[in-house]
Amino acid sequence: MKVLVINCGSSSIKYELFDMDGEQVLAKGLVERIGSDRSIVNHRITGQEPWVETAEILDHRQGLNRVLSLLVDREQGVLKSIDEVDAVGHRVVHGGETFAESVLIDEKVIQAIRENIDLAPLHNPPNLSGIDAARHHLPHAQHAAVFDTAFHQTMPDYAYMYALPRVLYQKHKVRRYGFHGTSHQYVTRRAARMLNRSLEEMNLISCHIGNGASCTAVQGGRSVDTSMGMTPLEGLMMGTRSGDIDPAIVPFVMAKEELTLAEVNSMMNKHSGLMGVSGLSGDMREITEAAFEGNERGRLALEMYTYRLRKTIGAYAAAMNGVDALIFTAGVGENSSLVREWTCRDLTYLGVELDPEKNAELPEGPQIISTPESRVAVLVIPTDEELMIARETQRLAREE
Ligand SMILES: Nc1ncnc2c1ncn2[C@@H]1O[C@H](COP(=O)(O)OP(=O)(O)O)[C@@H](O)[C@H]1O
Ligand SMILES: CC(=O)OP(=O)(O)O
Ligand SMILES: [Mg+2]
Repeated sequence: MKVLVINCGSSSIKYELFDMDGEQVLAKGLVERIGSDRSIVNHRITGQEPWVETAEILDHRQGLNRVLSLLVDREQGVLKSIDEVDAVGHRVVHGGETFAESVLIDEKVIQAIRENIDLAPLHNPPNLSGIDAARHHLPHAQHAAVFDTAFHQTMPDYAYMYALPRVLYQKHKVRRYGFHGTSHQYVTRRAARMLNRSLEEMNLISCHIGNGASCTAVQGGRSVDTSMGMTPLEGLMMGTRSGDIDPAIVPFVMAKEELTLAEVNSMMNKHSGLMGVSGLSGDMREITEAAFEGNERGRLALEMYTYRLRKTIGAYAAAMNGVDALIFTAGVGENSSLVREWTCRDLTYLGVELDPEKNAELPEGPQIISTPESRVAVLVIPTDEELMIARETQRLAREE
């Protein structure tokens, strides 16, 4: 079975084509700056050099059209006909309370995703455009939606409710949902296999730290708490997002700086986090470099980032009455030995003991970076949200 995975962001499309016999990636790529006359298409057939073009791509439908024509291109393609794609898996960020699992897409599902737009105004509309375009171009294929929020639907009410008037939950579904669920589920399953233990008997803490960052407590294979909330703004400090702040700051700053709602939202989502504190960049590589060159604000950003992550890990160890393993994943988690080291620095009370050499010299693929004596295993596991989406899509398509 051939499965195409599509992740439509506000101005981008990420895609990956799998042959599920052997779970091989045939090709993958990224279309960036959709909506401009200088969109960039970066396409790569497995085992070959990437192929890049600049083109005018005005919307997701046009972008997907380009992707599909590349997949069947005589030189850049890997398929003879687009009809070889049996199923398409779509990443959908917000499934609200409607979806605790992935589903095959029909009109009702589309309507439900639309109803959740209010909860994720930045994410769900591009996701819907992607679904619409893909169904138009691939009418014969089955389409599945895989939700970032689904894995967290197992959280108990005392973890997902806010201490706000209950009417806000009843009327507007104001509650915590959590995100990156596909990734947290993937790495925690993988961790259990690496440690040769059953998920059922383990308390795991998974740190997905990339551009967006979230930490999840997974007990017996189920998400019991997670740091993102109603939107992906809550919780940890991120590349450009503030994470937790005193909510009273919002009206205060709006009044003092005469900001509109849109402006204060943009401030917290796009100009805060590493970017806001350092004034330099939202990219951890640049922050680390600056900190090492003696830049004080770079050091502060790094110190805050790891301190807040460490506090969240402590909170989740408390929530589960202990932790067996700690997992680092996503762009920062997989690549920054410094962030892992600083985060684990004062977790010795929990029994975390990092092996400095293993942490620093990481070979490819999943690794254990704690010492054999460490009471808590520490793992680095490259996440693979696309593979998870492809597996879910295959499972649903087969059941049909
Ligand atoms: N070698 C590295 N060292 C430190 N941070 C890195 C490194 N490589 C990537 N990153 C960080 O990973 C981030 C991207 O993470 P990723 O999980 O790919 O994000 P997303 O999927 O949300 O776009 C970058 O912003 C950068 O900060
Ligand atoms: C939900 C979310 O924050 O996603 P990302 O990390 O891809 O921005
Ligand atoms: Mg990501």
